[in-house]
Amino acid sequence: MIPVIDFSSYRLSDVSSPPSDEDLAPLADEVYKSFSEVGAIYLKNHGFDLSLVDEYMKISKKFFNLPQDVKEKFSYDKEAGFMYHGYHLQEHTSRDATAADLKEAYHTYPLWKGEWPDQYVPGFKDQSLNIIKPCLELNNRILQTVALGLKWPRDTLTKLHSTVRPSHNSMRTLYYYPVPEGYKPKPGQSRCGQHTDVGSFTFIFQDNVGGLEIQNVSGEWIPATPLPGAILVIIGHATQVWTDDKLKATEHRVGVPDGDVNIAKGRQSVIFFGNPDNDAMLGSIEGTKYPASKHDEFTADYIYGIQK
Ligand SMILES: O=C(O)CCC(=O)C(=O)O
Ligand SMILES: [Fe+2]
Repeated sequence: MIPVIDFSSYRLSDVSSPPSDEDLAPLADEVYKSFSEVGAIYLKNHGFDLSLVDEYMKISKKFFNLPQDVKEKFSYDKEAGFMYHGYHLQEHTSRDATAADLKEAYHTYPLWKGEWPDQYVPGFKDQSLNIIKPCLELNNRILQTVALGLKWPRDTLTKLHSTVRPSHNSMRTLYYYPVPEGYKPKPGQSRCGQHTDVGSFTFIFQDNVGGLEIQNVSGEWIPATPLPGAILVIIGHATQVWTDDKLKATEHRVGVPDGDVNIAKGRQSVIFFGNPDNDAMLGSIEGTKYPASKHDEFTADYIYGIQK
């Protein structure tokens, strides 16, 4: 079971006086314990306006319903300096996959200076930016609670996330198109292959179709069933490195629905990838397991690995 954590003591709101380290200690201990014992958490009472996500899913669907040649006008540009803003089809999210995932996606970077598809889908850019803002703030709060849970100074991780310097802070809207009944997936093919994410924490917002699974700390695959009103938070590679494996990057995947009522249904999800600055130190913070490098060196290699 993925623990459900009541985040009200650090919920998003315009509180004029932020809670002290002591105020946050119970929440910090619970967040850290749940991440270390299970590998993922659901946050409730987070203060995040989820209607923004519903709206973005609607806008995204308009994009995914466009003719293929129009969508491909916005295909991501491999030369764009490691940013992979744009439309993605034919991804191999699992490094070992021999067949492309059954999905399409639009990845967005708030610092992107190029095109957005607003001429076809009005509001796409603003809605994407509207969501990423509170996501960045929520990631900030999670980073603080995790640092406190580790008995580190509260800003240990947030100071690696300026959010204004170049980074892979980004969002992705995904459409898992309906799998035709009777479709025989190619060997190893899925909606989204098994992988871990590269950054600090990932937030997963999903519709009610389901299919996402995470591997818990004991190595069992468990369903990450959509929980209305809650945000699923999983751990990224950078956090694993900083914490010397005390928190492990969460393996996750979305299988092909099989013989299920949802087989003919499309699935939508919106994902926020919280990331440190590209030039932030990626290495053990306390221990010695991971020598210091720069976050972007790892990310660049990883991204090119899955865009075969
Ligand atoms: O669609 C999902 O629920 C997961 C997608 C995912 O893991 C990713 O885009 O990195
Ligand atoms: Fe992922």
